[in-house]
Amino acid sequence: MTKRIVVLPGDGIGTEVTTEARQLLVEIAALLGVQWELDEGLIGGGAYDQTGSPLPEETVAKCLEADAVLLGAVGGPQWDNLPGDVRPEAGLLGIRKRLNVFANLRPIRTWPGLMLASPLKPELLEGVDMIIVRELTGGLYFGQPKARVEGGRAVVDTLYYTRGEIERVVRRAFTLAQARRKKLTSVDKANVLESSRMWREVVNELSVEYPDVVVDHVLVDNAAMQLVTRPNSFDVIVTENMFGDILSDEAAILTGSIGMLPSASIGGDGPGLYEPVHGSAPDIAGQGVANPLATFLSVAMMLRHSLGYPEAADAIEASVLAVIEQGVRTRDLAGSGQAWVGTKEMSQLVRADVQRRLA
Ligand SMILES: NC(=O)c1ccc[n+]([C@@H]2O[C@H](COP(=O)([O-])OP(=O)(O)OC[C@H]3O[C@@H](n4cnc5c(N)ncnc54)[C@H](O)[C@@H]3O)[C@@H](O)[C@H]2O)c1
Ligand SMILES: CC(C)[C@H](C(=O)O)[C@@H](O)C(=O)O
Ligand SMILES: [Mg+2]
Repeated sequence: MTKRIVVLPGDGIGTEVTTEARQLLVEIAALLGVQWELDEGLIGGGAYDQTGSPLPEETVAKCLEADAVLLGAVGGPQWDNLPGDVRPEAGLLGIRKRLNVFANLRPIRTWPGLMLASPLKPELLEGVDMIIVRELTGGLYFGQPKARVEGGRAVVDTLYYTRGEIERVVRRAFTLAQARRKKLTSVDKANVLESSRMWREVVNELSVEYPDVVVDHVLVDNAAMQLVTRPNSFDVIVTENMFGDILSDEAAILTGSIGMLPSASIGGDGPGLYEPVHGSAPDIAGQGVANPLATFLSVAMMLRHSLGYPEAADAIEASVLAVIEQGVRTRDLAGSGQAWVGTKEMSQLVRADVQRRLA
């Protein structure tokens, strides 16, 4: 059956990396001999400029009918002074909510060829292979009220969770851990936040149903430290929306660059949403130097989780590994004095390798 994929390029380097990923998808479809319908939609600052909304209803409708959605990134300084509800980021939060993708999987591994691209000592990076399960449609990002109050002299953001919202994402994390090294680290701030105390309670209650999984609870400040002092001790991490956002950018350093970190947002009845963890990178946008690999690896996750082509997903991951091992680097991965290639050349080399593997 024809699969429908909607690409939402967004802003800044989002458009550059999704152009390459779209090409990768077109080539893979040809190699697999399948027909995929590829469509595009507006989101973010560009969507606001064209339609007055960072998430036009037309985009939502297209996504709801798709089998999978690939998103680049949104945002940029030109939209930073807009009211919160029409900022580009509101478009991103909106599509996550509308697709009900409450579990954001952010796998973090080290690549043998890239140990020196990380500022951490190579011996610390040996064997790092973890996945952060970030709650994505609740918590501090979505709780109401969220407003200036008392005539602008005070402000409130709300961290709100229902027990059910915590339970469903924690269950995903337990299931993932069962299929991996059976270790689940729940990260919270239970020494201060009531929401975290409930989070911890739910994790402990559910742990009885997953007796083969070893659970520990780590406070988020300590977790931030342990991510760089003993990163290979983690298997699956599950945490609240904002904690997960912050910890995953920190964990990007383990891989060498945020340009290497993919993600899959799943859990809804509709399509999964696949996006690199990085943003629109206004500092390098338009220069052709963005690393497209986080988006390629997100395409691999899409092929595995939403489209049912695990062998094509394996091929992409193997090709990324191979090209890196050949010494090819984008600028973010290159050491000082080391040669690097632009977005298009990296894309072309990986795509050529994928072609060889799937031919
Ligand atoms: N998923 C998303 O759409 C998303 C995620 C994060 C930030 N943002 C938005 O992006 C804008 C910029 O945010 P920021 O600067 O804090 O974060 P960012 O991730 O865009 O950039 C942080 C740093 O990493 C570099 N970088 C990021 N991706 C890269 C890539 N693929 N290749 C090479 N280098 C890369 C950038 O050049 C920059 O120096 C903001 O408007 C923010 O809201 C969007
Ligand atoms: C742009 C922003 C709203 C977004 C988030 O915080 O979820 C980003 O940082 C991410 O990690 O996907
Ligand atoms: Mg982030």
